[in-house]
Amino acid sequence: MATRFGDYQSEIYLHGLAGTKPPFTTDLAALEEEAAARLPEDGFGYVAGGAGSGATMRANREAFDRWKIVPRMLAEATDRDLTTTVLGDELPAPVLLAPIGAQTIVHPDGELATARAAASLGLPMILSTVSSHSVEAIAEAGGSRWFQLYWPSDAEVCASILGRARNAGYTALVVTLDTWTMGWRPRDLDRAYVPFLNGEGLAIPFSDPVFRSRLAKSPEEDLPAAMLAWMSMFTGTDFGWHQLSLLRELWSGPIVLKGVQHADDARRAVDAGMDGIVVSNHGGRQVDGALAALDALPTIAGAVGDRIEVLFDSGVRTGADVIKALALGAKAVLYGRPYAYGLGLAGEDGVRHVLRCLLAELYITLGLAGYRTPSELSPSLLRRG
Ligand SMILES: Cc1cc2nc3c(=O)[nH]c(=O)nc-3n(C[C@H](O)[C@H](O)[C@H](O)COP(=O)(O)O)c2cc1C
Ligand SMILES: CCCCCCC(=O)C(=O)O
Repeated sequence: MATRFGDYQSEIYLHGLAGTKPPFTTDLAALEEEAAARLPEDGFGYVAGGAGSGATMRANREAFDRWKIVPRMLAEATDRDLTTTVLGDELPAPVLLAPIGAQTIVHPDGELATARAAASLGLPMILSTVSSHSVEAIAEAGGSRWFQLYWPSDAEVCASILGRARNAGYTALVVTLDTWTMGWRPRDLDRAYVPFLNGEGLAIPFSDPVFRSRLAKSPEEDLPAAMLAWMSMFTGTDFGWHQLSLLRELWSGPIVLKGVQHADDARRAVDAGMDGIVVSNHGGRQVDGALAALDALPTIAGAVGDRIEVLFDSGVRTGADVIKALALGAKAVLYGRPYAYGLGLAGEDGVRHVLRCLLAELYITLGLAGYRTPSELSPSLLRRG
């Protein structure tokens, strides 16, 4: 049954009558400012930062701002339904939670809080390989879950982690291709800060029997050595397209490639028998000067048609942004930094508040633009302006 996400608006107004305000802003475009003022510098800086001068991070937003929605009137859009089927999963809305690593840097509950909030709304969470909690611990939070792979160079460690994810009920695998080494990130470099050096984001390998078998001493006995062992293998640096078949042998469910920015790479994903792609530049955290992800989307969507599921991230902030990405060819979006800010500001409730704001804004804006369902959206509803 379709969910009336717009109800969050009336709920907030009614609570207001009783003297209660939302936990923090409902203006998702302004959330980063509130997080900047209230979160510790290291955690906030790591989440907010981008590669190099930040040009691509800014371009991601500017690309959304260049597209304008042209609303239609008397379109009988009262009765909306955001339900969307992605890779066989029926989602209540075309939104998934993007993989974000080491979430305890912004809140002690980290990914556990995120998983609970996502589950309470029925949205799939994509758990990062560099998570602060194990695949099994997150599975206990319930809800629909996908697993994001940073593809280890040690094939047996890779097989072990994927086996655990599969046994713990993760349905789809998202293989991130754009981050086989960390981009040049001045905001972190200036503070000589990266979460993993503080031991955060290492729960999955540290709880993995095969990874542990590679160590002379356990992580509990010699943390620096265990960290270094993981750093040296956690993304292989010389994989090629032909090796995707290795992952296919290890994973029987759908496989999605994340970080596709060129139509030829999207076609190669189809040829390699992949089930989906995420058009993404990793939120501008990898190649400074790379094109805005939204600008890459229409060409890529056109190149692959319906041969593969096209998902999108990088720069999505508001409900209107979701509409624009869907109109330009995405089936669904991955939502990133904003929920991490919500987590930092108010834990599980903060993530839920951010997601409910996004879904309510999407639901309301879709109707006011004159549309009932995501499948009705096409480029014709947008103008460059
Ligand atoms: C703090 C942080 C950590 C991230 N960690 C991962 C990760 O572990 N795996 C991954 O595939 N993407 C990771 N990403 C990228 C996101 O999945 C997503 O592509 C990006 O946040 C989209 O940009 P946006 O948040 O500006 O919309 C991370 C992003 C941020 C901000
Ligand atoms: C080798 C790069 C590790 C990055 C891990 C987290 C991430 O994806 C991000 O910070 O962005």
